[in-house]
Amino acid sequence: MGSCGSALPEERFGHLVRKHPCFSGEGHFKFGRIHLPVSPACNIRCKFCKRSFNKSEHRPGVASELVKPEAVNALIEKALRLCPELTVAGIAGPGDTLATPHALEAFEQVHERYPELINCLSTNGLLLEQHAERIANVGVQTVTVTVNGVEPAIQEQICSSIALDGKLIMGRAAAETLIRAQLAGIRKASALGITIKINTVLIPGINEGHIGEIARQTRDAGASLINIIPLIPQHELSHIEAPDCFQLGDAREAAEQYLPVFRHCQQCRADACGIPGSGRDLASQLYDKPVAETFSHG
Ligand SMILES: C[S@@+](CC[C@H](N)C(=O)[O-])C[C@H]1O[C@@H](n2cnc3c(N)ncnc32)[C@H](O)[C@@H]1O
Ligand code: SF4
Repeated sequence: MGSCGSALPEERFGHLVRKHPCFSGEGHFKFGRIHLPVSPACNIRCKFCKRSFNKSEHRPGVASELVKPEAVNALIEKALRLCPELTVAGIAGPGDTLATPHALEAFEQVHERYPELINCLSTNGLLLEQHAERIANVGVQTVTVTVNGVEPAIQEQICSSIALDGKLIMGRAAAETLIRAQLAGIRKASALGITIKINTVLIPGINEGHIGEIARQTRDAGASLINIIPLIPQHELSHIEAPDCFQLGDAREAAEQYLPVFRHCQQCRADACGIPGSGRDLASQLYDKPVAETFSHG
């Protein structure tokens, strides 16, 4: 694939992405999504990730409670009453969707009862190749893969270890294995007809000069869209400042040489519900207990 991939995703996958608020700028203000917080654990260790169960923080990796796969359809039924514009049932953690079986079990149930919904999952990609066929079979049409580096020397500064086949792999070897798995997973999932978006966390001083290369290699593997998300400084990377607007603009420009860039991400919680572009979240009405109502990242 040698040409510049900057055609808007709407032009290439219009029927699907136009109705997905996290893949389409147009859809972001019109359609809703529910994030089902069913996946508690993770199989890699990103240095910026701090998962938590609470009602007050507005960021990825946070939910008010863990939901069991058998409870998701009741939640969707309630969500559809609150937000009839709902087109997407997504799973984005709080941990990794493929590290435990819960997400695929949940999608199986959703697909049976609500086949008209777009099932969508977010993953670090370590197990994407292995599970790609089952992912497609349970109605997942869109996958977001977080790729923060395609050079081991950069990736090892972001991810300290991975757990694979019962083994803990550290440092450079972990980075090499993760990058290989992510690109192979993207290739396989896209060959099965799944639309792939890349999430890249922009980390000043670590991957800021590397964003174009991430976009190039993931495009060549089959990705259709990229979303550059600013680091929320926390955990082992709490000493790094969040990128400013100029750094974010430069990174988006570098990525745009190879892939269309999604610019509306609100870095939502793992239990978000509603139309993201409306600025109003419905999760507090969904879970009976109060959950933070507005977004903090615009
Ligand atoms: C919590 S993860 C869950 C899904 C999956 N495990 C993954 O990594 O894609 C959802 C998204 O939040 C992002 N994220 C987590 N912590 C972050 C932080 N401190 N700053 C910016 N993005 C963050 C991840 O990189 C990922 O794109
Ligand atoms: S893969 Fe996702 S859930 Fe796992 S540590 Fe990284 S950001 Fe957190």
